[in-house]
Amino acid sequence: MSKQTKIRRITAPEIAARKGKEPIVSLTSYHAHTAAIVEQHADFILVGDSLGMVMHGMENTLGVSMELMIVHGQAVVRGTKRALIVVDMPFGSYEESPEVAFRNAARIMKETQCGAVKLEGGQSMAETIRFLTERGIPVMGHTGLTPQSTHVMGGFKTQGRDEDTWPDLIADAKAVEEAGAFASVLEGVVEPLARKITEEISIPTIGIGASAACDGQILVLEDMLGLSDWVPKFVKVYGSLGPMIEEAVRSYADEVKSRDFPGEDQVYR
Ligand SMILES: Nc1nc(=O)c2c([nH]1)NC[C@@H]1CN(c3ccc(C(=O)N[C@@H](CCC(=O)O)C(=O)O)cc3)CN21
Ligand SMILES: CC(C)C(=O)C(=O)O
Ligand SMILES: [Mg+2]
Repeated sequence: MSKQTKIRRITAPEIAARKGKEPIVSLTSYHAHTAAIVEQHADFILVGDSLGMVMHGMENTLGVSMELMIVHGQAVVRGTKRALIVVDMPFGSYEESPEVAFRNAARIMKETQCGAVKLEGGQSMAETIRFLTERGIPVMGHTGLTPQSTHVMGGFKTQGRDEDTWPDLIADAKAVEEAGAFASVLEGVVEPLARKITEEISIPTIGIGASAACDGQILVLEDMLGLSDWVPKFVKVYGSLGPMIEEAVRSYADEVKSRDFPGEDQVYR
């Protein structure tokens, strides 16, 4: 009888222990097939609420529902074996109280079998982060530019340009750490502030638009693949899937019209 070794997933504490060691590699993914590719090279995969904008054409992330996060979270967990899967808590599912946050985070974990959740906010969410982590839910924080607060911030604005705002942004990151988060996304902050925060907190900072000073990096997969029409300045485009898809679709359309497709190989005789 052959003994099958079960591939074990990377855990939240293993991500936390990477601080000061090799940089943590992460990308978003919303589907089973892309997640399977991404996990070959990434430590964790985020099922981000950016899926509302990237996959569903929304203008911001506020319209994303629990159901949408769960459906995509399930797809990504099914498609992967090794990476830690982190699912974003959508706007409105956690801010009201620690109890509401626990109910929704537990539902996400039960229904998707993901390994952790992520929520936006620093000092204001510290009590909630503690409430969840003390009850068995690993939490990833997210401070700096927090897209769910776009209407309060007045848009997706880089944070920390004015040094007077640093103490509050540093306090946010520290509050997340002290509340028991295992890592924290640091989005859209100027490099010297990202460096300072990374030095001052004991959990890994996962940067997006926050310089190479962070302990790890994350990008939206579609952005780095060249599938997005527009990308923020912090994105490096590593692929050109958009033009590749267009080229393939054009060839197909041409061959349908010329009746070259289906050809001999695609016909049942
Ligand atoms: N496709 C996609 N990629 C992302 O990185 C992303 C999403 N969607 N949705 C959720 C949030 C929103 N994000 C954004 C969106 C826009 C800017 C932006 O317009 N940045 C300006 C800088 C403005 C300033 O400096 O104040 C830029 O020009 O890059 C930044 C982050 C990051 N996240
Ligand atoms: C950009 C990352 C950090 C995110 O929160 C998302 O994809 O929703
Ligand atoms: Mg998000």
